[in-house]
Parts: sequence; structure tokens; C-alpha cells
Amino acid sequence: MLEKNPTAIISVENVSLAYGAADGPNVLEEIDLKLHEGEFVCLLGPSGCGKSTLLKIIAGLIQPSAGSAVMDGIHITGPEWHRGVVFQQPPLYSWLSTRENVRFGLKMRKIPKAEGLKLADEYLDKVGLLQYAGHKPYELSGGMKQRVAIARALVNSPRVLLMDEPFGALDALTREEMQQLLRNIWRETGCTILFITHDVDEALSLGTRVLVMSRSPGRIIREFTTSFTCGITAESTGQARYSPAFLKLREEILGLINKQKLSSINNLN
Ligand SMILES: Nc1ncnc2c1ncn2[C@@H]1O[C@H](COP(=O)(O)OP(=O)(O)OP(=O)(O)O)[C@@H](O)[C@H]1O
Repeated sequence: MLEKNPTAIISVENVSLAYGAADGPNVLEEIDLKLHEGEFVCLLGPSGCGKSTLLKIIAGLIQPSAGSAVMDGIHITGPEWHRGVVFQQPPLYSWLSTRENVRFGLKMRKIPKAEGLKLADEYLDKVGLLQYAGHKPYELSGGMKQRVAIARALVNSPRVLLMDEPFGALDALTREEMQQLLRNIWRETGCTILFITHDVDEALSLGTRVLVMSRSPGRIIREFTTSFTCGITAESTGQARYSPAFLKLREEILGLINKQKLSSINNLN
């Protein structure tokens, strides 16, 4: 949970990014963002505004054209296990069992096999999949694969979890289940989460802070501090989502995003 004066684990300072030619248009422009210890930050914005690009910069998968991304005061120059990443389509290794998929990063880090297997099983248990440890990815449903991806990221005890629309491809019921699982994991581990979604309800019911981006160029235009997630349990999700405070904020954020979409349509005409 958030402290009164939380420490920034990640600082993104004045970041701009242009893909391709250096004089090409900026996808991201002058982004300033701090992720504080224990925060659950949700990033919303119209399609193509640069959410994934920003996440990839923080993950260390791409470098900004200008500005810097720093973790604990050290420049992010590549991916590393303190920052776990979960994408919408989890790239699981089809030839490996669920357990070996979860152990993969530990193996790369030369964690002894017995310890790695123990940890893999511990995290498979946390996501409710221990009985599927010997199954291959093709034997799992979409939601189960996403659980494996979460276990695989968490098994390294990352300080920051970067999630790019992880539940975007799931049906509504599974999605809600996964949200509750993630909320529980966040509460239990206290890790810092950056979570991209298109779904305003999902952002408001998970995040402690919701950021809204604009498009062309991508900038953070508004931020909202929220606390709905703190009171939500598996039984009370619906209750929170129909509260007047939730609905009011939802409407305000949807209005902001729709304004972005309308201005893009007007620019096309
Ligand atoms: N590797 C790349 N090379 C060139 N352009 C790219 C690359 N990746 C993304 N883009 C462009 O950058 C812009 C931002 O893309 P990005 O995927 O970051 O947006 P997004 O907000 O995550 O979109 P969505 O919500 O649809 O997933 C888009 O115009 C996209 O076409």
C-alpha cells in the first residue's frame, strides 16, 4: 500500500520518441512520469497514442530519442528481471511444460534447478495452476496461459510489473477473475505495477492512479488518484463499479478519451 512520501522507483523524464528517421514525427513527446513504490498505475488512451511504446521504454526494450528512463537512479538500457513484463498474447514456449515455462527466467539466471522448480511450483500454486504444471501451453485456455505468464513474471520477484493489455483477449468473466487475482498479488507482494488497458472500468477498479494519454503526439494529459481497488473483493466488484463516485470518474475519463478520438476524426476530414 502507498506510503505518505513514496519513493519513485521509475522516473521517466522528458521522454520523446520518433520511430524510424530521427526527424520523423514524435510518437511520444515530453513524457514525465514517476512510478512510486507500491503504486498500481493504469495507463489509458486512444489506440495508437503510444502506451505500448512508453511501456517498452520502461521495460528497456527500446531507447527514447530524447530524455531518459531511470530505475533506482540507474539508466534503463535493456530488459532485466527486476522489471517483469506481461503482454496480451503471452509468448509461452510451446515445447516446454507450464512448470518449465515459469522456471525459464530462473534457469537463465542460473538459479539451481531444485530451487527453480520449487519456486516455479510455488508461483503456479499462487495463480491456481499447480495441477497443470506438467501440461503444455496448447492444453491451456487463454486465461490459464495468461496466469502462466503472470507466474513467469512474478517468479523473479520483480519490483516492477509492466503489463500491456494483459486481459484484453479474455472473456468478461475470466477477465474479472484475473483482475481479482492480480489485485490479490499486488496486495500480497507490494510490487509496483504499470498496467495498460483500453477499459476505463478495469483501470478504475484496479489502479491507485489512472493516467490518460493524448494522441499525435502521445502525451500524458490528465491523472487521477483513485482508491476503489483498495476496497474491492471478489464479492464486491459490482458494488464498487456502480457507486456514484466511480460512475462520475468513469464519465469524466470517457469524455476525455472520446474528445481525443473526435479530434483525430476531425483531423482526417
Ligand atoms: N516498431 C515500430 N515502428 C514504427 N512505428 C511503430 C512501431 N511500433 C509502434 N509504432 C507506431 O507508434 C504509434 C504508437 O504505437 P503504440 O503501439 O505505442 O500505441 P498504443 O497506444 O499502445 O496503441 P494500441 O492501444 O492500439 O495498442 C502508432 O502509430 C504505431 O503505428
